[in-house]
Formats: sequence, structure tokens, C-alpha cells
Amino acid sequence: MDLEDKVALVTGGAQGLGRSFVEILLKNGAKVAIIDVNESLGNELKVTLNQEYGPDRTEFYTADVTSEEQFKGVFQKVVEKYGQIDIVCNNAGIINENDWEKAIAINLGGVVRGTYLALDHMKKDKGGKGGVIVNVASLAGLGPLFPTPVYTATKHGVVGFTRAMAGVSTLANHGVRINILCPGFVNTNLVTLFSSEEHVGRFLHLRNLSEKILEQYGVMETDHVAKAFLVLVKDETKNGEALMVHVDGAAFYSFPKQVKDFPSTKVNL
Ligand SMILES: NC(=O)C1=CN([C@@H]2O[C@H](COP(=O)(O)OP(=O)(O)OC[C@H]3O[C@@H](n4cnc5c(N)ncnc54)[C@H](O)[C@@H]3O)[C@@H](O)[C@H]2O)C=CC1
Ligand SMILES: CCC(=O)/C=C/C=C\C[C@@H](O)/C=C/C=C/C=C\[C@@H](O)CCCC(=O)O
Repeated sequence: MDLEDKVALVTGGAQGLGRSFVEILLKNGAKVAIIDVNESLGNELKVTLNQEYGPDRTEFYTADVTSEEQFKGVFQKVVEKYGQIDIVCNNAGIINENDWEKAIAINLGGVVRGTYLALDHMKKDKGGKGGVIVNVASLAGLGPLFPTPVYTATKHGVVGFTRAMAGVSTLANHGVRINILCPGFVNTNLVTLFSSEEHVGRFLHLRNLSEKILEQYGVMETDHVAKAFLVLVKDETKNGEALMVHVDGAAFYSFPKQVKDFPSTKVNL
């Protein structure tokens, strides 16, 4: 996919990984709608990006991805302003093992809502132009991150939901590819939370384990992950794929094609 003049929408775009996705999309010629619940950070970023790219390449919209009204309204405003949406990145996410229902609502519910809203505007069988959706999971969507079990569950949910929706999109001829980004640890606000009782709650006693896991995997910079994000956006052969990103590079996860191919040990019943 050539990104020149394409229209992208990125949730959680005001900082961290989302901001790096916004910036790499702009560098490749796209226009970007930045969605975030943090209004002050979003407005600050808009001012910064205006200086580098001019006022017409980005727009910031304050919205909470857990609100159908707000999120749906933002999609409508983006289409009214730019006439189309070609790329959607459902990136907004949190770690909160205390308020785990909030974590589920944002990390999984927000991705489901963003995927459905994106398809409503993009699918070719309803007058759209097709495009690509990238849902941000994590390596914790493929392997359990013990200190954050609910976060792990939300990310496993993003992987399963996205793979199923990629299949639906193919069967329905939506013309929309839907892929998963699975980064390891990245140097953002989020990765500092594992020693915060407010965020890891009853699992705070595992913070030494967290530090060992962080040390084992290393911590990446956001621009490294953004390059992997761009692969999922541009490679039109990829649909339903999970791209793992770690300090040494990136690799597509090999999902077994059928149940009979699942790694298993036979049990006599
Ligand atoms: N930092 C890391 O090590 C990794 C992060 N990820 C995932 O990447 C995504 C982005 O994470 P980071 O950039 O690290 O976090 P971050 O905390 O730096 O940025 C997240 C952004 O999402 C926004 N946000 C939170 N809740 C929202 C809501 N309800 N509606 C709209 N916006 C909301 C926040 O205001 C913030 O600007 C998350 O889904 C996270 O799970 C995945 C793997 C590793
Ligand atoms: C480690 C403490 C913590 O909760 C930090 C979270 C920070 C970032 C968000 C998350 O998306 C990063 C996940 C990285 C996971 C990496 C590997 C796991 O999937 C498996 C770890 C289990 C193991 O190898 O022992």
C-alpha cells in the first residue's frame, strides 16, 4: 500500500507507541487523525506536528475508545473532514490489574469497537474503499506475562478476535486486511507501571520477577516498533498475521493452520 494521501486513524496517538505510529505514517505521506482521551497531550502533539508537517496533515480528536458515542462520532468527523479512512490502528491500551474491568473495556472492548467502526467505513461491500486495520496486542498476547494476568487476557483476546475478524473480512470480501502487532517491552509510560501498586494491585509482590523479565527481554524504543507497524500497513499480502517485535528485530508468529496441527501430547481417555 502506498501511503501518499491515504487517511489514517490512530487511537492512543498522543504519546508512546501511538505517537510513533502517527509520525511514521506522516513521514510516509499519509494524513492522520489522532485519537486520545488525554486532551492536553493530544493538543500539544497537534501543535508540534503542525510545525513539522503543516496544519492540514493531522487532526486531534478527544475520545474515549470505551464510549460508542464518542468513538463513533470521531469516525464520522474524520470522514467528513477527509472524505475517507484507509488505515486504522487500534492502539490505545492500559495496564490496570486493580481496575481490571477498565483494562478489559479499553484493551479489548476498545479494539472490538474500533475494528467494527473501521469496517463500517472501509469495507468495499458497503461502498468503502477497503484498507487495513492494525490492532496492537503484545507478546503478552502470545505468552502469559505473570505479573499482569488480566492484561495478558486482554491481549490474548485481541489476538483471537483479530484473527477471527481477518477471516470474516476475507469471506465477506470486505477488502480490509486486519493484522496484529505484538511488541515486547517498549520505553513508554506503560512499561514503568509494573512497580506501581495502583496498576498491578495484588501482583505487586511479583515486581522482582517483572524486573527479571524486563532484563531478559530488554526494552525497545518506539521508533523500532513503528518500523514493524509500517510492515503490517504496507504489505498487502498480510491478513490475520501477528508480527512479533523484539530488540533483535521482528518475526511473524506461525499459527497452526488446523486443530490437528496444534502442538499436543496425546491423553488416553
Ligand atoms: N509499552 C510497552 O512495553 C508495550 C505496549 N504495548 C501496547 O501498546 C499500546 C500503547 O501502549 P504505550 O504507548 O506503551 O502506552 P502509553 O501509556 O504511553 O500510551 C497509551 C495512550 O493511550 C491513551 N488511552 C488510554 N486509554 C484510552 C481510552 N480509553 N481512550 C483513548 N485513548 C486512551 C492514553 O491517553 C495514552 O496516550 C497499548 O495497547 C499497549 O498495551 C504492547 C507491547 C508492549
Ligand atoms: C513485566 C511487568 C509488566 O507488567 C510490564 C509490562 C510492560 C509492557 C506491556 C507489555 O505489553 C509487554 C509485554 C512483554 C511480554 C514479553 C514476554 C511475555 O509474553 C512472556 C513472558 C514470560 C516469560 O518469558 O517468563
